[in-house]
Amino acid sequence: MIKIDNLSFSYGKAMALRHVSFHENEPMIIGLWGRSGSGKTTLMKLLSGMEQPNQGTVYVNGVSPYNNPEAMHHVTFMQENHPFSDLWDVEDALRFGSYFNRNWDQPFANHLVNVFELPRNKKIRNFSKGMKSMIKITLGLASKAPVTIMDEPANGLDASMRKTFYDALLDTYEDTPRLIMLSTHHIDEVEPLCEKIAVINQHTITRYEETEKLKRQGVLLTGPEDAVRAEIGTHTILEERKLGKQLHVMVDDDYDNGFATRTKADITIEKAPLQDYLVNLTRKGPTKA
Ligand SMILES: Nc1ncnc2c1ncn2[C@@H]1O[C@H](COP(=O)(O)OP(=O)(O)OP(=O)(O)O)[C@@H](O)[C@H]1O
Repeated sequence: MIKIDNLSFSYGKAMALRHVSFHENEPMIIGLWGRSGSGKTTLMKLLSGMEQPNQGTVYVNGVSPYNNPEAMHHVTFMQENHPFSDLWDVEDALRFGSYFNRNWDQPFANHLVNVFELPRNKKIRNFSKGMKSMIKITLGLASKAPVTIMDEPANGLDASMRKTFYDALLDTYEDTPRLIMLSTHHIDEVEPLCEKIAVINQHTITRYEETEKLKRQGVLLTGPEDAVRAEIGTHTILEERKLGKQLHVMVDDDYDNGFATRTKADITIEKAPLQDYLVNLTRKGPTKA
């Protein structure tokens, strides 16, 4: 469904992606996590044919998307700042959605407009940030495209609408399995929805793993400095902080790799939150304080 090999891309002299390779053949929901400027949006643009690779190849559902009108039947991309016409209301957006997507599901689009309580005849340019996200989610999910890509789809949604989005996403995926990629800065929000997570760091994909496996990574050890140092041995330290006589350290290992059962009287050993693990993993060198 997605096949990227040795992809590099620059905006003029500004390098945005380098030597990215990524393959996924199964329908699934994938989270794309990376820090600001790491290249998430650029990758999504290349997948949807909005940009041409400088090097390497991109195939989506067997089709090379750049400059290829056929690609719009295979991939839908809802951008963060989606360029809706100033003249459009919800009805216009849905009508264009139905023109451009072979698998367009009008009853589902109507359902989403209702559950998001979107005003059908108000101009989209006058929507709030959250409402703009809701219409993008509606178009993205109702497209039922074999590959559906959404850049920061939950931006601006309140807690209730986020839940509505996640429920709709899981329902439609169960009904019509396809490849849905969601980019995010906040992995904890989308992690429960995603079977796999791709991590993009410094312009290339550095990890692509099952969510359950990635969630086990990162171990926190807190206790007297000597005892903690003896315990961490040769592990890679991702974060290190002194709290008085206590040392707090995050190491790069699987929590189930013996840590879960290790008991030490003077040391606390815990699983690190996934977001903290990824932030530390993508820093340049361990943090010390
Ligand atoms: N139109 C552009 N012209 C020049 N450089 C650009 C352009 N768009 C992006 N870049 C650069 O390409 C790199 C990757 O940007 P990109 O928008 O893909 O990152 P991102 O991971 O989506 O960031 P964010 O999470 O902040 O949206 C950054 O260094 C950015 O400055």
